[in-house]
Amino acid sequence: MASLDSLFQAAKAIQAKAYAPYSRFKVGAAIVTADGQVFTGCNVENAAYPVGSCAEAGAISAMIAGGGHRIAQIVVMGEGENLVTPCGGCRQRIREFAGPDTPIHIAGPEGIRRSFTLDELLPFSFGPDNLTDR
Ligand SMILES: O=c1ccn([C@H]2C[C@H](O)[C@@H](CO)O2)c(=O)[nH]1
Ligand SMILES: [Zn+2]
Repeated sequence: MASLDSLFQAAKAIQAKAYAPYSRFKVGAAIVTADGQVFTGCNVENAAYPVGSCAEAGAISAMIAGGGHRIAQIVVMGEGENLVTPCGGCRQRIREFAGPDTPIHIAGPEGIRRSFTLDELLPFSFGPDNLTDR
């Protein structure tokens, strides 16, 4: 199983590859699945601003393309002194593949700054169960 430090290092490495010429705000995300596979993503901006995508979305795409289904833990690394927590859309994207207790670690270049559960960041959430429990 990948250690939290190796997941942090993976997030840091992918953050450096972000394509963020407009915001100049690079973000990296690294997911480890229950079976220990690591998938990463970075934000990819676009001259048509709304078309840009978040780091978390990239990491989730990589996970699905790589055969992963379940997020065990995720590290998100942004820039600056503030906590860079996933945007609302990405909280919902994570929700699809994680449980309420899944850790979401928010990092800066020096290390993990704070860890949340998904339920803390997205309480009373809507998910796949809402569509199946009918
Ligand atoms: O959790 C976050 C927050 C922001 N961004 C990206 C989107 C945009 O490219 C830039 C500035 O918002 O950072 C992410 O990738 N993930
Ligand atoms: Zn987002």
